[in-house]
Amino acid sequence: MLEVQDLGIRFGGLHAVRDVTATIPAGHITAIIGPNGAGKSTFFNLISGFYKPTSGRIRFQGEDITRLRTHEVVSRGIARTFQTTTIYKELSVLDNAMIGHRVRTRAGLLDALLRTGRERRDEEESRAGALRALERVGLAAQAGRPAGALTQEGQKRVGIAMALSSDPKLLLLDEPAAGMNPEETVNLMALIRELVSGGLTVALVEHKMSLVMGLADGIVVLHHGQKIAQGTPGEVSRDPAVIEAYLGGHAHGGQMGQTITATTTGAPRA
Ligand SMILES: Nc1ncnc2c1ncn2[C@@H]1O[C@H](COP(=O)(O)OP(=O)(O)OP(=O)(O)O)[C@@H](O)[C@H]1O
Repeated sequence: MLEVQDLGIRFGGLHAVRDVTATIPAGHITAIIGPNGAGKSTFFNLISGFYKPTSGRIRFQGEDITRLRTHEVVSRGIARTFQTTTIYKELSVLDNAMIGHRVRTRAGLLDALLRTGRERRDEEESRAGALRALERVGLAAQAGRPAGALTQEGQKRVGIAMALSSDPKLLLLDEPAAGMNPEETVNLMALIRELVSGGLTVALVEHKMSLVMGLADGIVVLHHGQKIAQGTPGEVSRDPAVIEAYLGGHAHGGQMGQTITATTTGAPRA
Protein backbone atom coordinates (compact mmCIF):
# COMPACT_ATOMS: atom_id res chain seq x y z
CA MET A 1 0.00 0.00 0.00
CA LEU A 2 2.80 2.40 0.92
CA GLU A 3 6.34 2.19 -0.34
CA VAL A 4 9.19 4.45 0.68
CA GLN A 5 12.43 4.43 -1.21
CA ASP A 6 15.72 5.88 0.01
CA LEU A 7 13.74 8.23 2.23
CA GLY A 8 15.71 10.78 4.20
CA ILE A 9 15.51 14.07 6.03
CA ARG A 10 18.18 16.25 7.58
CA PHE A 11 17.74 18.79 10.33
CA GLY A 12 20.88 20.86 9.90
CA GLY A 13 23.72 18.41 10.44
CA LEU A 14 21.48 15.68 11.84
CA HIS A 15 20.29 12.96 9.45
CA ALA A 16 17.14 12.04 11.42
CA VAL A 17 15.96 9.56 8.75
CA ARG A 18 18.44 8.20 6.27
CA ASP A 19 18.03 6.06 3.13
CA VAL A 20 15.03 4.17 4.44
CA THR A 21 13.46 1.76 1.95
CA ALA A 22 10.46 -0.07 3.37
CA THR A 23 6.92 -1.19 2.61
CA ILE A 24 3.64 -1.10 4.48
CA PRO A 25 1.47 -3.85 2.96
CA ALA A 26 -2.30 -3.44 2.59
CA GLY A 27 -4.42 -5.15 5.23
CA HIS A 28 -1.51 -5.58 7.61
CA ILE A 29 -0.44 -4.07 10.90
CA THR A 30 3.09 -2.77 10.55
CA ALA A 31 5.01 -1.58 13.61
CA ILE A 32 7.87 0.88 13.42
CA ILE A 33 10.19 0.32 16.36
CA GLY A 34 13.62 1.45 17.47
CA PRO A 35 15.41 2.91 20.48
CA ASN A 36 14.76 6.51 21.58
CA GLY A 37 15.73 9.03 18.94
CA ALA A 38 15.82 6.35 16.20
CA GLY A 39 13.71 8.52 13.89
CA LYS A 40 10.33 6.80 14.28
CA SER A 41 8.24 9.94 14.78
CA THR A 42 10.16 11.70 12.04
CA PHE A 43 9.43 8.77 9.72
CA PHE A 44 5.72 9.13 10.56
CA ASN A 45 5.91 12.87 9.96
CA LEU A 46 7.40 12.18 6.54
CA ILE A 47 4.83 9.64 5.40
CA SER A 48 1.92 11.75 6.68
CA GLY A 49 3.17 14.84 4.83
CA PHE A 50 4.06 16.89 7.94
CA TYR A 51 7.71 16.98 6.89
CA LYS A 52 9.08 17.11 3.38
CA PRO A 53 11.94 14.67 2.80
CA THR A 54 15.32 15.94 1.69
CA SER A 55 15.78 12.74 -0.32
CA GLY A 56 13.82 9.75 -1.54
CA ARG A 57 10.28 8.94 -2.63
CA ILE A 58 6.99 7.96 -1.02
CA ARG A 59 4.40 6.08 -3.06
CA PHE A 60 0.89 5.39 -1.82
CA GLN A 61 -1.26 2.99 -3.83
CA GLY A 62 1.04 3.52 -6.78
CA GLU A 63 0.92 7.33 -6.65
CA ASP A 64 3.94 9.46 -5.82
CA ILE A 65 2.88 11.52 -2.78
CA THR A 66 6.34 12.75 -1.81
CA ARG A 67 5.63 16.42 -2.42
CA LEU A 68 1.96 16.56 -1.48
CA ARG A 69 0.75 18.80 1.33
CA THR A 70 -0.72 17.25 4.47
CA HIS A 71 -4.38 17.72 3.54
CA GLU A 72 -3.66 16.29 0.08
CA VAL A 73 -2.08 13.25 1.72
CA VAL A 74 -5.20 12.92 3.88
CA SER A 75 -7.45 13.13 0.86
CA ARG A 76 -5.51 10.23 -0.70
CA GLY A 77 -6.41 8.15 2.38
CA ILE A 78 -3.70 8.49 5.05
CA ALA A 79 -4.55 9.76 8.53
CA ARG A 80 -2.61 9.78 11.76
CA THR A 81 -2.89 10.19 15.48
CA PHE A 82 -0.30 11.99 17.58
CA GLN A 83 1.75 10.92 20.59
CA THR A 84 -0.29 13.34 22.63
CA THR A 85 -3.56 13.88 20.81
CA THR A 86 -5.25 17.12 21.74
CA ILE A 87 -8.72 16.37 22.92
CA TYR A 88 -11.07 19.24 23.66
CA LYS A 89 -12.28 17.92 26.98
CA GLU A 90 -15.14 20.37 27.44
CA LEU A 91 -16.54 19.63 23.98
CA SER A 92 -18.66 16.59 23.19
CA VAL A 93 -17.16 13.39 21.84
CA LEU A 94 -18.97 14.09 18.54
CA ASP A 95 -17.61 17.65 18.31
CA ASN A 96 -14.09 16.30 18.85
CA ALA A 97 -14.51 13.76 16.08
CA MET A 98 -15.94 16.48 13.82
CA ILE A 99 -12.96 18.74 14.54
CA GLY A 100 -10.78 15.76 13.69
CA HIS A 101 -12.49 15.54 10.34
CA ARG A 102 -12.21 19.24 9.60
CA VAL A 103 -8.58 19.72 10.58
CA ARG A 104 -7.69 16.74 8.45
CA THR A 105 -9.66 17.80 5.39
CA ARG A 106 -10.24 21.23 3.90
CA ALA A 107 -10.88 23.58 6.77
CA GLY A 108 -8.15 24.43 9.26
CA LEU A 109 -8.34 24.24 13.02
CA LEU A 110 -9.11 27.94 13.24
CA ASP A 111 -11.98 27.55 10.77
CA ALA A 112 -13.26 24.63 12.78
CA LEU A 113 -13.13 26.52 16.07
CA LEU A 114 -14.41 29.85 14.73
CA ARG A 115 -17.11 28.28 12.56
CA THR A 116 -16.35 30.25 9.43
CA GLY A 117 -18.46 30.05 6.27
CA ARG A 118 -16.22 27.48 4.67
CA GLU A 119 -16.35 25.40 7.80
CA ARG A 120 -20.17 25.52 7.89
CA ARG A 121 -20.35 24.14 4.36
CA ASP A 122 -18.25 21.22 5.50
CA GLU A 123 -20.31 20.63 8.61
CA GLU A 124 -22.72 17.99 7.37
CA GLU A 125 -19.94 16.02 5.73
CA SER A 126 -17.95 16.24 8.95
CA ARG A 127 -20.85 15.09 11.08
CA ALA A 128 -21.42 12.03 8.92
CA GLY A 129 -17.71 11.16 8.91
CA ALA A 130 -17.46 11.70 12.66
CA LEU A 131 -20.48 9.53 13.43
CA ARG A 132 -19.12 6.69 11.29
CA ALA A 133 -15.77 6.99 13.06
CA LEU A 134 -17.39 6.91 16.51
CA GLU A 135 -19.26 3.74 15.53
CA ARG A 136 -16.00 2.12 14.51
CA VAL A 137 -14.28 2.85 17.82
CA GLY A 138 -17.33 1.87 19.89
CA LEU A 139 -18.18 5.39 21.08
CA ALA A 140 -21.43 6.08 19.21
CA ALA A 141 -23.43 5.84 22.42
CA GLN A 142 -21.17 8.41 24.08
CA ALA A 143 -21.34 10.96 21.24
CA GLY A 144 -23.11 13.61 23.34
CA ARG A 145 -20.92 13.33 26.44
CA PRO A 146 -18.10 15.77 27.16
CA ALA A 147 -14.89 14.10 26.02
CA GLY A 148 -13.27 14.92 29.37
CA ALA A 149 -15.82 12.70 31.15
CA LEU A 150 -14.49 9.59 29.38
CA THR A 151 -11.87 7.27 30.82
CA GLN A 152 -8.27 7.47 29.62
CA GLU A 153 -9.03 4.60 27.24
CA GLY A 154 -12.18 6.33 26.03
CA GLN A 155 -10.19 9.49 25.33
CA LYS A 156 -7.67 7.46 23.33
CA ARG A 157 -10.57 6.12 21.29
CA VAL A 158 -11.70 9.70 20.67
CA GLY A 159 -8.20 10.42 19.32
CA ILE A 160 -8.46 7.43 16.99
CA ALA A 161 -11.97 8.50 15.90
CA MET A 162 -10.56 11.95 15.09
CA ALA A 163 -8.17 10.28 12.65
CA LEU A 164 -10.75 7.82 11.31
CA SER A 165 -13.28 10.56 10.58
CA SER A 166 -11.59 11.31 7.25
CA ASP A 167 -12.17 7.63 6.37
CA PRO A 168 -8.52 6.76 5.69
CA LYS A 169 -7.24 3.60 4.05
CA LEU A 170 -4.02 3.77 6.04
CA LEU A 171 -4.09 4.78 9.70
CA LEU A 172 -0.86 5.82 11.39
CA LEU A 173 -0.89 5.50 15.18
CA ASP A 174 1.86 7.31 17.07
CA GLU A 175 2.40 5.50 20.39
CA PRO A 176 -1.26 4.55 20.83
CA ALA A 177 -0.68 2.70 24.11
CA ALA A 178 1.29 5.48 25.82
CA GLY A 179 -0.05 6.02 29.34
CA MET A 180 -2.39 3.01 29.18
CA ASN A 181 -2.51 0.23 31.73
CA PRO A 182 -2.25 -3.45 30.65
CA GLU A 183 -6.02 -3.98 30.50
CA GLU A 184 -6.54 -0.84 28.43
CA THR A 185 -3.68 -1.92 26.18
CA VAL A 186 -5.36 -5.27 25.53
CA ASN A 187 -8.62 -3.48 24.67
CA LEU A 188 -6.75 -1.17 22.33
CA MET A 189 -5.14 -4.15 20.58
CA ALA A 190 -8.58 -5.68 20.08
CA LEU A 191 -9.83 -2.43 18.59
CA ILE A 192 -6.90 -2.19 16.18
CA ARG A 193 -7.44 -5.81 15.08
CA GLU A 194 -11.12 -5.10 14.54
CA LEU A 195 -10.35 -2.04 12.41
CA VAL A 196 -7.94 -4.07 10.31
CA SER A 197 -10.41 -6.90 9.81
CA GLY A 198 -12.82 -4.20 8.58
CA GLY A 199 -10.37 -3.39 5.77
CA LEU A 200 -8.07 -0.75 7.29
CA THR A 201 -4.28 -0.88 7.01
CA VAL A 202 -2.42 0.22 10.16
CA ALA A 203 1.11 1.35 10.84
CA LEU A 204 2.12 2.24 14.37
CA VAL A 205 5.04 3.53 16.37
CA GLU A 206 5.05 1.94 19.79
CA HIS A 207 7.41 1.39 22.69
CA LYS A 208 5.34 -1.31 24.38
CA MET A 209 6.84 -4.49 23.00
CA SER A 210 4.02 -6.66 24.32
CA LEU A 211 1.68 -4.75 22.03
CA VAL A 212 4.06 -4.78 19.08
CA MET A 213 4.88 -8.49 19.34
CA GLY A 214 1.26 -9.48 19.93
CA LEU A 215 -0.24 -7.33 17.22
CA ALA A 216 2.10 -6.60 14.33
CA ASP A 217 2.21 -8.69 11.16
CA GLY A 218 5.45 -6.99 10.23
CA ILE A 219 8.01 -4.79 11.95
CA VAL A 220 10.38 -2.16 10.58
CA VAL A 221 13.29 -1.43 12.91
CA LEU A 222 14.99 1.95 12.78
CA HIS A 223 18.24 2.83 14.49
CA HIS A 224 20.03 6.17 14.18
CA GLY A 225 17.60 7.04 11.37
CA GLN A 226 18.39 3.94 9.30
CA LYS A 227 16.39 0.78 8.75
CA ILE A 228 18.30 -2.10 10.28
CA ALA A 229 15.64 -4.81 9.84
CA GLN A 230 12.17 -5.55 8.45
CA GLY A 231 10.36 -8.82 9.03
CA THR A 232 7.86 -10.70 11.15
CA PRO A 233 8.00 -10.20 14.94
CA GLY A 234 9.82 -13.55 15.24
CA GLU A 235 12.41 -12.68 12.60
CA VAL A 236 13.05 -9.21 13.95
CA SER A 237 13.39 -10.30 17.57
CA ARG A 238 16.05 -12.87 16.57
CA ASP A 239 17.97 -10.40 14.39
CA PRO A 240 21.44 -9.75 15.84
CA ALA A 241 21.49 -6.14 14.60
CA VAL A 242 18.19 -5.47 16.39
CA ILE A 243 19.37 -7.07 19.61
CA GLU A 244 22.55 -5.03 19.44
CA ALA A 245 20.59 -1.81 18.79
CA TYR A 246 18.47 -2.33 21.90
CA LEU A 247 21.03 -3.84 24.21
CA GLY A 248 24.21 -2.24 22.90
CA GLY A 249 25.86 0.98 23.94
CA HIS A 250 23.01 3.13 22.64
CA ALA A 251 20.16 1.26 24.25
CA HIS A 252 17.93 3.17 26.59
CA GLY A 253 16.88 -0.02 28.38
CA GLY A 254 13.37 0.04 29.80
CA GLN A 255 10.51 -1.87 28.29
CA MET A 256 11.99 -2.38 24.85
CA GLY A 257 15.31 -3.74 26.00
CA GLN A 258 13.58 -5.92 28.54
CA THR A 259 11.13 -7.50 26.15
CA ILE A 260 13.55 -7.98 23.28
CA THR A 261 15.81 -9.82 25.71
CA ALA A 262 12.95 -11.92 26.97
CA THR A 263 11.71 -12.87 23.50
CA THR A 264 15.12 -13.65 22.11
CA THR A 265 17.46 -15.13 24.64
CA GLY A 266 15.42 -15.35 27.79
CA ALA A 267 18.30 -13.61 29.51
CA PRO A 268 17.64 -11.24 32.38
CA ARG A 269 17.05 -7.58 31.67
CA ALA A 270 20.19 -5.76 30.57
N1 LIG B 1 11.95 19.14 13.94
C1 LIG B 1 13.16 18.69 14.32
N2 LIG B 1 14.23 19.50 14.29
C2 LIG B 1 15.46 19.04 14.65
N3 LIG B 1 15.72 17.79 15.07
C3 LIG B 1 14.68 16.95 15.12
C4 LIG B 1 13.34 17.34 14.76
N4 LIG B 1 12.52 16.26 14.92
C5 LIG B 1 13.30 15.26 15.37
N5 LIG B 1 14.58 15.67 15.49
C6 LIG B 1 15.71 14.84 15.90
O1 LIG B 1 15.71 13.71 15.05
C7 LIG B 1 16.08 12.52 15.78
C8 LIG B 1 14.98 11.50 15.66
O2 LIG B 1 13.87 11.94 16.44
P1 LIG B 1 12.48 11.19 16.48
O3 LIG B 1 11.59 11.96 17.39
O4 LIG B 1 12.00 10.93 15.11
O5 LIG B 1 12.89 9.81 17.16
P2 LIG B 1 11.93 8.69 17.78
O6 LIG B 1 12.50 7.40 17.32
O7 LIG B 1 10.52 8.98 17.46
O8 LIG B 1 12.23 8.90 19.32
P3 LIG B 1 11.31 8.56 20.61
O9 LIG B 1 11.27 7.08 20.70
O10 LIG B 1 12.09 9.17 21.72
O11 LIG B 1 9.97 9.20 20.39
C9 LIG B 1 16.34 12.97 17.21
O12 LIG B 1 17.73 13.16 17.35
C10 LIG B 1 15.59 14.27 17.32
O13 LIG B 1 16.19 15.14 18.26
